[in-house]
Amino acid sequence: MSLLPVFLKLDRRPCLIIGAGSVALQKIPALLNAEAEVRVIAPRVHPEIAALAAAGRITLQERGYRPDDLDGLFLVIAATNDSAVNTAIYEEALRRNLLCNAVDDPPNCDFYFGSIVTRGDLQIAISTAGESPAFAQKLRKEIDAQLPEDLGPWLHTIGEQRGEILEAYEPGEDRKLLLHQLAQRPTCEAAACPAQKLALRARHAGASR
Ligand SMILES: C[C@@]1(CC(=O)O)c2cc3[nH]c(cc4nc(cc5[nH]c(cc(n2)[C@H]1CCC(=O)O)[C@@](C)(CC(=O)O)[C@@H]5CCC(=O)O)C(CC(=O)O)=C4CCC(=O)O)c(CCC(=O)O)c3CC(=O)O
Ligand SMILES: NC(=O)C1=CN([C@@H]2O[C@H](COP(=O)(O)OP(=O)(O)OC[C@H]3O[C@@H](n4cnc5c(N)ncnc54)[C@H](O)[C@@H]3O)[C@@H](O)[C@H]2O)C=CC1
Repeated sequence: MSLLPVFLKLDRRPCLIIGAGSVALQKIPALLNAEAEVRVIAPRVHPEIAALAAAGRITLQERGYRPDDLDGLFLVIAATNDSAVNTAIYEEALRRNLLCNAVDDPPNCDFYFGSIVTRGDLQIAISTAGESPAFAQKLRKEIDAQLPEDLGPWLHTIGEQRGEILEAYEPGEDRKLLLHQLAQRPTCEAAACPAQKLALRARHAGASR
């Protein structure tokens, strides 16, 4: 089965994580970054999740899962250590046409998490559709080493310039050409690229021997 790759806007969308251990904790930053309204339900709570609740970043209910917890949600993540509970959550989500990810449990997932390289608003998401998460992780590290560290701020600047061009020029070939020119930049420049930095350091180390 081929998966649909999308980038979701989650602001004002209630997203529930059931389970509050280390696996649940790993999922929270990505949801908060996408401005989701994050809810967590579990009887036993990781201290860092309790701290996020105390700081008002998420809402937390310290009890076991109930089917009506899925009322009114946009998506749900099943991250308990009880596979029967994760399966029950997926079945209930399916009944409600609600998107569900049961962590590390492909039959109980409508969507998988990707391996992500980030530079500001640039996100490169890698999926192997469950064939090899280890390969997704390896590829992430390789791409991360190749991309300039300052790509995020640079992208933000050209985003602003693109806005100005869109306002100043009528749609058409001239405008398109300008936008393509704006986007030109070597992807791995010496000073800013982690891989280039490592290579330079290795060369210096060799020279001083
Ligand atoms: C289907 C999927 C469902 C989902 O959870 O969304 C799923 C399923 C499973 N993962 C397992 C194992 C591992 N998962 C990782 C790591 C990641 N796994 C992630 C996603 C996904 N994992 C979805 C598919 C993504 C895809 O394939 O593209 C990443 C990308 C994102 C994230 O988790 O946020 C994150 C990388 C983050 C990064 O970039 O570093 C590592 C690496 C490590 O831990 O060192 C290992 C050990 C090595 C290995 O197994 O390859 C197991 C067996 C568990 C067991 O042994 O019982 C299953 C279950 C099964 O395969 O049946
Ligand atoms: N910790 C890890 O690195 C990895 C864990 N896993 C698997 O992911 C699952 C979760 O892992 P952890 O977060 O480490 O486990 P954990 O034991 O730290 O947390 C489990 C959480 O599930 C909650 N829970 C249990 N029954 C519940 C119910 N009926 N309703 C609501 N919440 C309930 C517990 O209260 C607890 O908050 C486990 O099945 C584990 O085998 C898989 C890969 C890696």
